[in-house]
Amino acid sequence: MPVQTLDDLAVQGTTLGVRIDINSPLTESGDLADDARLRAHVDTLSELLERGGKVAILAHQGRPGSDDFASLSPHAERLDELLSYPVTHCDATFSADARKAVGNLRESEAVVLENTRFYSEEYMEFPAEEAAETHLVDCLTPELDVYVNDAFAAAHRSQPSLVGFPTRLPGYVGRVMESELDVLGDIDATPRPRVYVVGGAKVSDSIAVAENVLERDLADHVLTAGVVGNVFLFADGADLGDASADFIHDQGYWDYIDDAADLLETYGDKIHLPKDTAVERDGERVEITRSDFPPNEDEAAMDVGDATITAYSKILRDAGTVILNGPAGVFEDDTFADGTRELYTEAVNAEYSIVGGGDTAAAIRKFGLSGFDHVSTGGGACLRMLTGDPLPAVKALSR
Ligand SMILES: Nc1ncnc2c1ncn2[C@@H]1O[C@H](COP(=O)(O)OP(=O)(O)O)[C@@H](O)[C@H]1O
Ligand SMILES: O=C(OP(=O)(O)O)[C@H](O)COP(=O)(O)O
Repeated sequence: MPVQTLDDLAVQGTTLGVRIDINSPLTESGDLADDARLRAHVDTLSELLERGGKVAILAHQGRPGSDDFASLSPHAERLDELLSYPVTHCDATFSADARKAVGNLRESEAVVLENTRFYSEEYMEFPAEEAAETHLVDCLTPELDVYVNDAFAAAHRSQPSLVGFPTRLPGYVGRVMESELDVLGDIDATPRPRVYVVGGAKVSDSIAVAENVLERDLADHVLTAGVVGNVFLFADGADLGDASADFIHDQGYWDYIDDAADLLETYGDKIHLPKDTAVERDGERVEITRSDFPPNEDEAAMDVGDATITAYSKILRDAGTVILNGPAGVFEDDTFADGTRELYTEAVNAEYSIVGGGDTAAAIRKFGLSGFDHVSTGGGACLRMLTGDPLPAVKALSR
């Protein structure tokens, strides 16, 4: 689907609505705990400001009801520090005050409009044509000449600020979006053998990714780990014990065991399962091999063990391409970080490596790893692209 990039845009003197994704973890006092997502957009924003644009920034923070549902004031302050152009904050999104702030912008100035999700329609999903008629889009459109979407991490949401503007204004992708689409949209050109590592806790998404890439013959190996690996173990008839079964039930993923079993039946030769697991016993990490399952009833499977790490590492070492999403265990707890650290370290050495996901990126930072060819800014959006489904925000920009 061809989209227009910033190379196709005459920026000087135009007022641009620029949707970015700076949804970030916050400290208890409401400050930014991590500015990685802000830094990711520096290139796009600097370029637009350097080229004489008047930039109205649209973004969200958190979800209604969550602790991190907050003002974008700290984000604006941080962007002002990161960019060599003035960035202010407006505590309105599309009211008369917001429109005035946008209308008063001079060339090479930016304003961060308030959290789009403070407005209820923004937390609903609409087809693009309906999103174009929402209050936010309707009120702001007359103030804007152009719409730029750089919010790859939110591009799987069909919300007004993401899909509504391009039917009313010329639409372009920013540099983050452009690079994500280039890399993730061209997986079938990457070297083989191609190894997918599906870990983490988004079981339904990960099963959809595995199914899609196996069906399309994109994957030579699928290595399962994390909660996803545990679901596949149950699907293969292994008894991982009551604690892990309860966890999978509570997360609403029990029904996916049947889907995992169907995949194993069709593509069993390409799907790899953990050979062992790590549990906590008397405050210590204890590894249990599959032949000794189940663990005691209160012992949940929290990480893959050494035998799995060895087997998976060998496959990763021979990989042409590694595409990795999700940690192999509860890496936040050092006791259960081994699988994630070891497998990620091995993945860096692949000829070509792509990683995606918010927690995956956090794990990479925790272990101080560098050298991946592409670290996606998106979690859900990255997974959606890997399933082959079009992203609504990209579809809305496509001509
Ligand atoms: N065996 C496990 N049991 C419980 N939680 C796990 C396990 N393995 C991984 N996790 C959790 O999965 C979460 C990350 O999963 P996910 O959100 O799918 O990753 P990402 O954000 O990278 O897409 C982490 O919080 C991690 O603690
Ligand atoms: O953090 C985000 O997605 P991610 O957790 O999948 O990386 C995006 O900002 C989208 O947020 P949402 O999942 O509340 O729509």
